Amino acid sequence: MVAASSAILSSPRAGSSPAAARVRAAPAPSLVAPLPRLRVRSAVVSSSSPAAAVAASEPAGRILGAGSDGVLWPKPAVLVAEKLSEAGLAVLRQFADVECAYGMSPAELLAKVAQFDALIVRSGTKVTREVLEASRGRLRVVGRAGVGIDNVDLQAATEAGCLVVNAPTANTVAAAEHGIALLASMARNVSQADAALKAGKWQRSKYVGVSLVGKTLAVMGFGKVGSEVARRAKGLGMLVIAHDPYAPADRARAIGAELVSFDEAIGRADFISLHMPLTQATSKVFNDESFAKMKTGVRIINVARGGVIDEDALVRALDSGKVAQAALDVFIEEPPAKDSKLVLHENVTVTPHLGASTVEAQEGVAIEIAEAVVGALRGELAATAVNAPMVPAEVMSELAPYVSLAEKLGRLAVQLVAGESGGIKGVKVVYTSARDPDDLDTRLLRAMVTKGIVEPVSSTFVNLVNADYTAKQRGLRITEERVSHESPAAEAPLESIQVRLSHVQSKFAGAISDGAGDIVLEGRVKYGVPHLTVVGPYEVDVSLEGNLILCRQVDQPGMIGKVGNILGQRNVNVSFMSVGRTFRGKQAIMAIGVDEEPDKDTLENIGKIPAIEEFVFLQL
Ligand SMILES: NC(=O)c1ccc[n+]([C@@H]2O[C@H](COP(=O)([O-])OP(=O)(O)OC[C@H]3O[C@@H](n4cnc5c(N)ncnc54)[C@H](O)[C@@H]3O)[C@@H](O)[C@H]2O)c1
Ligand SMILES: O=C(O)[C@H](O)COP(=O)(O)O
Repeated sequence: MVAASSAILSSPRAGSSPAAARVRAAPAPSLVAPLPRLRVRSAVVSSSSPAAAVAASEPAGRILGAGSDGVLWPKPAVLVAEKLSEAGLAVLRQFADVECAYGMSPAELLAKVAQFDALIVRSGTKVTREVLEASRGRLRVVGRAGVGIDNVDLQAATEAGCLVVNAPTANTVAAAEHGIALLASMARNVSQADAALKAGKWQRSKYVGVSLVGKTLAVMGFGKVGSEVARRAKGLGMLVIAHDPYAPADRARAIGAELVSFDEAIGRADFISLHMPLTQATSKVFNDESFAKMKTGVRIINVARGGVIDEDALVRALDSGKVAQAALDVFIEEPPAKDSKLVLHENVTVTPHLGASTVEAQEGVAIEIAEAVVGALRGELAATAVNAPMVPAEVMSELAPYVSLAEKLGRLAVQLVAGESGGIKGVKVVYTSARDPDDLDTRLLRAMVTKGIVEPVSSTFVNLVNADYTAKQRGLRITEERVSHESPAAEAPLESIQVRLSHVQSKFAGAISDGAGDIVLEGRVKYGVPHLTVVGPYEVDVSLEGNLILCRQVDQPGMIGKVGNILGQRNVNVSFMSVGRTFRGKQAIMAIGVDEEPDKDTLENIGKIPAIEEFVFLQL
């Protein structure tokens, strides 16, 4: 890096002092695409506000909301496709236009979805790739009011940049209680005896049950529901063993359950209760082979997902007596066929996917999902994001100005590439920081560099959800490097961010670093505002707001005045100007921040100044 004189010729303007700049710090980064600012007539802002004045000039349309800054945004539209409790709907209605369309057919959903920013479902609606494609990019959040997301095509959502959030905790106890209810009623033939008595049959000897106390229960999947089932089963005097390849042993120990292998669990158990998610690995994991390894007369409870059992194999095992009884809340196909052998089997107790269906759980789930969806639509961090890395809220707010810097550096860098941006293959992002490497999560920054590089040259919108996927799709290899900064006391998470596009031709030769032939831009955050501080081998200092003109010239007196004059004559306001040079009298570059976009003539006139060797206009 060449030391450079860096004169900041900033006319003092409102908000450009350090203190004011702090106040204007970059807004919190959006996890999903920001709501487009819209100008419409009906506005929920004071009629004397500038926003209302703007709104009044537009045709009647969608009701707007207003942020605390008075800026208008279109009120988002949320489609609720399955029954959601009133408490959750009330949370949604405070922020969005809400349409409840329960019981839609797949075709009706396809026809409707493009009118909505968010879709809320339970387990009964399949959010397929087709649904995401039919939304034509408008759907930014899918909220699953419950735990299981096997009815949402996560890959398709990720590719579409659509965030998927769920409500993973509010129905845990309800599901566990339902598991225990099924366990007890199956063991004592409650539903069969009930049906018989209602049919006028008093059959006391036929419905002799089995006791639970002292029996071994295998809990398959020791997560939230599984561990609550284990806790309750211990209270019933059962011996609890569990299988879960990912569960921490201390959690099992604390509850008094022994973690064992799959084969040991199913081989030792008198009762087997299923609590794992439906994944490729768990699909039909209970099949002829695994039933064969179980004790004869074993009893099975499933409140997880129907697909973890091969249902035909279960019917065979029930018919042979290998499995004495099964109690099922979930099925491969829901609702199951009316003539399903499994459902009609006399040793099977069934409920129609009622695990989460208590008043309390449904209220909790509705509020949990409504808050997650509203937060995501606001661009806030979704703690229950399923297809995006979770960045804690405090990290998010600390990184906010660096996120903006990362995006702007990417945006500037891609505009410096000559010809097609398709030529960009390698992008290196170098973070200089005094922080411990474990203390700096750069996924968000990397995502925003990708956004900056991809969005100006494509119609793809990029966010934290789809950034890595988009980069991969475009053959963009993004590598990251951490450089330690010797200032352990520094409070800022980062000293600087450098974006380096390797081996590309630039339309502005001054942006090419000396050695490797890379376009190099570097920036830092000053008083909460992103600044460009390095262009190729030159040090500059220009606040990244508005637009930017870069000029390379022979270092000589009067250049700033000449360019400033041309811009001033055309009413283009210069916000910042900074000069960096290699050696006195040799080459220098001017980085000029401008509020307006200069017209073609103005730019041509700058180019005609004899000492100017090249210039480029860049939009931020
Ligand atoms: N019937 C209902 O209404 C109802 C209600 C709530 C939850 N559920 C279902 O119950 C299941 C569990 O929910 P949860 O909230 O406890 O989820 P969870 O993520 O807290 O727990 C799932 C556990 O399964 C484990 N697991 C993953 N793969 C496994 C494998 N191959 N073998 C054994 N264990 C494995 C995980 O490590 C995890 O600990 C989910 O399928 C959920 O959809 C159903
Ligand atoms: O995964 C879940 O949360 C349960 O299966 C509940 O599903 P539901 O919301 O359709 O009742």
